[in-house]
Amino acid sequence: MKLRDIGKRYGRQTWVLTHVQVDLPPGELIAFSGGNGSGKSTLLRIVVGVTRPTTGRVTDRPALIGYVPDRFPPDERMSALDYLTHMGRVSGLRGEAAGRRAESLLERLALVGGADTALRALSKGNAQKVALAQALMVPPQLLVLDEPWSGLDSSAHGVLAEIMNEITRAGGTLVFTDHRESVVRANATRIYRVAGGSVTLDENPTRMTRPTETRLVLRAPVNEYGIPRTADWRSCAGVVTAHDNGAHTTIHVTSAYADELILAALREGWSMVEAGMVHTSQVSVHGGAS
Ligand SMILES: Nc1ncnc2c1ncn2[C@@H]1O[C@H](COP(=O)(O)OP(=O)(O)OP(=O)(O)O)[C@@H](O)[C@H]1O
Repeated sequence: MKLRDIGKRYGRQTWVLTHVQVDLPPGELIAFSGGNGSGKSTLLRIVVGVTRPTTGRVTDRPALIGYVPDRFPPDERMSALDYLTHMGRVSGLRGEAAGRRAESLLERLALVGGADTALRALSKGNAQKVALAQALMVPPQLLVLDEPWSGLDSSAHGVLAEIMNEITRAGGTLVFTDHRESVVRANATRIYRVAGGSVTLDENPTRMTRPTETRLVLRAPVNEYGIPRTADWRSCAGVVTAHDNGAHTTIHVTSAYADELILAALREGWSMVEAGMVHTSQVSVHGGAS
């Protein structure tokens, strides 16, 4: 997908964006990084197609798009589950399949308070989870996330990282915004800087390929009967996968979170057997949550 010579002004106000040239290739995680009011959300809305650019054109926009906007949810009495089921049906799923998909996504994202909570009663983090689930009801070819980490707790960070990876591994395109440089550098394979109405490609992103993961092999501490302890690694920030073979636990963690995880593991008495970088090539979300 490409944005060519895009300009945007709201009414007769000053131009928010001018002469924007952006490439959004499949398989990449693309960040728009910039300060408040720089035009990131405007750019995402143009990418998704809910805002029309004043000048320029968007080409090769995929048909299946998931979008998590900066403001959600609607002030509705409808429950999270009913809303998602409705959204799934709007996207072409049958009622029963939509309900199942909604339930499994909410379970995966650990919506605390339950699927029957009214949208308007959701906390900020839980509203963000419903917004994310809404965008995944049908596995998208293009997933667009406006500040997706805002309000999420650390366990949901891990699930979000997992979902982002699954989308791009399946050949989808992922576009997100965040104002924190560390988050952008840890997650993006391509970074566009948005400032003063211009959008420029950062020629030196830290991650030249897909999001790097670190593979850790840990040995559990044993109790007084020699029985190894267990831990819920998948709920830790940045953890993509965790497998326990009895003797060792192998964890894939988004590299930005690896130091934090290692420190926590050592503090809890786990021993490090092995650590190394992986460039991921397995796992699939597509249908994984259905
Ligand atoms: N619907 C609108 N009507 C008029 N002006 C708007 C509209 N939406 C955005 N703007 C203006 O466009 C500019 C860019 O806003 P935008 O929300 O795209 O920036 P942003 O980079 O996402 O900001 P933030 O990081 O604060 O969310 C701002 O000056 C904003 O006031």
